[in-house]
Amino acid sequence: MFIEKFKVDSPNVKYTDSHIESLYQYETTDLVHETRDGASEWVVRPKTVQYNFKTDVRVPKLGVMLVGWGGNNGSTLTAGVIANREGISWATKDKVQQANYFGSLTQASTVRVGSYNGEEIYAPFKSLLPMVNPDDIVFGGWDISNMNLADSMARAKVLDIDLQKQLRPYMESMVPLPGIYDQDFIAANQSSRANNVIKGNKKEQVQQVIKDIREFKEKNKVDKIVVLWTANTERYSNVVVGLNDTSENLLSAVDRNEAEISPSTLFALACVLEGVPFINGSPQNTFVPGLIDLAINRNSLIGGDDFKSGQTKIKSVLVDFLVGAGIKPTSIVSYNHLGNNDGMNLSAPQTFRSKEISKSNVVDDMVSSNAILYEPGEHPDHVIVIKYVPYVGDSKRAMDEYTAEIFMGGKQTFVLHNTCEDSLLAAPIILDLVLLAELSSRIELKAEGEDKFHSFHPVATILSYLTKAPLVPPGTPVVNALAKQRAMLENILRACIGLAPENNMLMEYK
Ligand SMILES: NC(=O)c1ccc[n+]([C@@H]2O[C@H](COP(=O)([O-])OP(=O)(O)OC[C@H]3O[C@@H](n4cnc5c(N)ncnc54)[C@H](O)[C@@H]3O)[C@@H](O)[C@H]2O)c1
Ligand SMILES: O=P([O-])([O-])O[C@@H]1[C@@H](O)[C@H](O)[C@@H](O)[C@H](O)[C@@H]1O
Repeated sequence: MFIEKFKVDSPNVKYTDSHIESLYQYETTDLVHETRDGASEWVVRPKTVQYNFKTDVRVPKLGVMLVGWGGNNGSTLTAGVIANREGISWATKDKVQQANYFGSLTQASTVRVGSYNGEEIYAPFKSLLPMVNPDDIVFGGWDISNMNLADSMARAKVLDIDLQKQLRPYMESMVPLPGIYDQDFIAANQSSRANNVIKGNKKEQVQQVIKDIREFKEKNKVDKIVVLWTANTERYSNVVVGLNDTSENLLSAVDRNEAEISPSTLFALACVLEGVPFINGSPQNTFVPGLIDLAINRNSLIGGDDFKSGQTKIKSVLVDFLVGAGIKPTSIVSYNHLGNNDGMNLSAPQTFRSKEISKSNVVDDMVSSNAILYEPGEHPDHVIVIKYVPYVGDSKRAMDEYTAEIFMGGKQTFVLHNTCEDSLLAAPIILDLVLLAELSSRIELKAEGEDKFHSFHPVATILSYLTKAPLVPPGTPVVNALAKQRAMLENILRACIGLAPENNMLMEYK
């Protein structure tokens, strides 16, 4: 059964006009290694830590500024939100299609809230806490191409033509602001697009981005802005002592106009200096140590890296299932055929290398969780191949072969072939990233022993479910397994309204 919304009735939860406050018992463990009677053993001690959560329920008017607004993802997302907001439907060869938010965790998934007369009761994920309605987002952003969003949508060839015709009047007047172009960081094949660029040295470019953010906020009368990079994948930046290893060094390297500071790092820097959340949807190391340092010092939210949209998402389910079932994946070979501009940019070795890194590390946590299957240091062969095939356009092909060892030396091989528009997978993920980043900035918490409420750590691990290579604060475990990432997110939101984590025990029926 489905319920649209609900309220929690508990002595540990208080609803006021401005906040939801909850008192929450976090059940965890302490591990110690002890020696008893000459023998050493691990001892696990359950412990409970009390937390207070305080969520501001006043939902702001949100502005979202996309870097790479005119790209396939940017134009598809903008078009999709307008189509939802305007209630647009269009004719396809199969049926009359209504706009929807399928593929968005916040908008199209549900959470279990309990049982009623023996039936499981589900509510929308978005009903856990007040969130921005995506229909109300004001979009804007930058692109190194000056094409308006209606033409960008046509160039992307993602949406049905009848829908494009209806959307065109809404999108023709949307023109991206000039972007920061540095041909050294993306493929040379992108140069013909770059007709809309911010001039000046790096310091001036950062200042221009800050000015753009302020003007957008003022002009559109939005309360808050989130900036998200959905521009081309860049090559990795070299991390060099004295250049970008600390916040001071990064800032003075920008002052000196040092070449090795990438456009994405400059955008992120502008956002951190302005206290605006910045999310990186591409795989490169935008968040060099100096930038992370600055974001932590200024408590400004950063999150990333690289949208977890298709092949990698399935991998983070399948390998988790196999290793969790006691089956040993030994070889994973993943191919992509891409015909969009992303694919063309990734045909250069340096940009491909960034993607290869983010796609390769995704099984590490699952492999290292099972020393029955894997010796220390042992790892499955994991090969990533991406080929540019113009004919397939945005309709990417993802082909995977998984080989695993099963009982008594047997082998099991799975082969997957997935055909799907890349941008229709990415657009709802972008939406979730900005909605959850905004929501998390309204949550404060305090553990027992702390006297003041504070925000979550500025490196937003709460967004991990949506990214291939989750950015985590130094010294924090990286979790890639999709079910764990979803549970983390859902359970933290449940904690904010005083609900226990979903444990699936169903003791009522045992
Ligand atoms: N679609 C997916 O499923 C998916 C998944 C994970 C990551 N990504 C990443 O998302 C990014 C965007 O994908 P896409 O398909 O929209 O690509 P795209 O090439 O269609 O769009 C990128 C846009 O960024 C613009 N651009 C490039 N450099 C810029 C800069 N410095 N400043 C401003 N604009 C700039 C380009 O002109 C282009 O319009 C890529 O890096 C891709 O790897 C996509
Ligand atoms: O999420 P996922 O399907 O593994 O990853 C995708 C890759 O397969 C594809 O090569 C790339 O162009 C997309 O931008 C995205 O990164």
